[in-house]
Amino acid sequence: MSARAAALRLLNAVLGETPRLLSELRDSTWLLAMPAPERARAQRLATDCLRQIERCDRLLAKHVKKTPPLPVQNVLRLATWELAEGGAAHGVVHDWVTETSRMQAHGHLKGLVNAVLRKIAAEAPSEWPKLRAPRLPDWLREPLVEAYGAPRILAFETAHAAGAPLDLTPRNASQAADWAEKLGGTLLPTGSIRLGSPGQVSTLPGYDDGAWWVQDAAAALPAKLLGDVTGKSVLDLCAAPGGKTLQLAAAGAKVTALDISETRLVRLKENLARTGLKARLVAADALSHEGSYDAILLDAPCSATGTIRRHPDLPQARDGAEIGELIALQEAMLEHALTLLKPGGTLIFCTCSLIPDEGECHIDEALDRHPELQVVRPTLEGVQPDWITEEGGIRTTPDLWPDEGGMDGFYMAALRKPH
Ligand SMILES: C[S@@+](CC[C@H](N)C(=O)[O-])C[C@H]1O[C@@H](n2cnc3c(N)ncnc32)[C@H](O)[C@@H]1O
Repeated sequence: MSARAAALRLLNAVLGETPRLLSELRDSTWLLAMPAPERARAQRLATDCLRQIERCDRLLAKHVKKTPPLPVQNVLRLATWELAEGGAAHGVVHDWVTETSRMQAHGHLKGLVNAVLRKIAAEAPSEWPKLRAPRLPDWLREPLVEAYGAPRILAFETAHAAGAPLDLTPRNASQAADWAEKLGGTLLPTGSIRLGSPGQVSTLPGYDDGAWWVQDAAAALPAKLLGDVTGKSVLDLCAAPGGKTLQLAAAGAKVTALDISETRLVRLKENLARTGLKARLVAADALSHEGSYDAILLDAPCSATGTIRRHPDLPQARDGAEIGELIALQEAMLEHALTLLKPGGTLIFCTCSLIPDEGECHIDEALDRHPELQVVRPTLEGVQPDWITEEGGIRTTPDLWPDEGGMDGFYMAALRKPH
């Protein structure tokens, strides 16, 4: 299968009647059967097109009177993105017309595809830059506007449209500057390394030895909130694929890494093997785990709306229907985690969500239920005072560090149990 045909299949699945996330499709047999570079090209093409889908549709709207069947509509979107990105018009149009002609049910629409794409090829260079950054769908835009105000949401949308650079967490913080130089990256104020155009990650120096791992700069903060964990028993309660487990193990903690998903734990195991770090792995439901720990990191399952820069399929494939259940699960997990924490211990609660109900509100409510708990106000290097929230957590959003390339949306707070 060609990269374009595979990108089309991915887009059809994300935008189909039963929408799928690209991450759910990653291990599809048909995709894994492709040579790695072609597979990567297909995934990049589908991801980039989804990131710009509203711009593609706006450009196409002038030339398509009646919406064609979804697979043909997606051909037009993918080709429009390629043309907007500067793809050679003749090749792009030819290949997508050929792709259309192969469709059993829609091959007869190849003439339409040809005619529309010729017009798009002519106008994309001048019209594309005038199009606004794609808007979030209403199910997400409305609660975010309420929480942050409309101007900030425009800034979030601009950041989403720009995509994300690749951030690495160095295994040894004292070698961060050396690795940044070796990899041609930038050392960020919080200690992560940022790469502009990394190419294939697994071929970079230091990958095989586990000198660093891929982790967004914002996602690297929650584990650091625990401070010195040397020799402490730390429970990483929703651990897979393990970015935070690696940080805690590298910092000298005795880590128990628990996750409900056996498949995702396999990835955690591979990450531990690559880095030579150690953790006790437990496949279980966090809500039924028993034990007593010096510190706990709860990176609860959430809407993942803080990661849209890297996962632009999410607002398309989801409609927010599951958020209520997630909020209830997060609260139950937080309550149970507190029972596993030793007196004097610290619990980090975090989610990669932009929605305050999945972040700040949980801490406010936990403090109401347990007035004896204390929020430990963060003093992390590189964390700006205006990221610190009223109740003493950290709120990051995609529009922060606009000149450096943004960061994921995250919420985190440290709760201390009294002795
Ligand atoms: C946000 S991800 C964790 C990311 C991870 N902490 C990291 O840094 O790589 C949330 C995880 O929660 C796990 N999960 C969901 N429900 C769970 C449950 N009831 N018990 C334990 N783990 C659960 C999911 O399998 C998923 O791996």
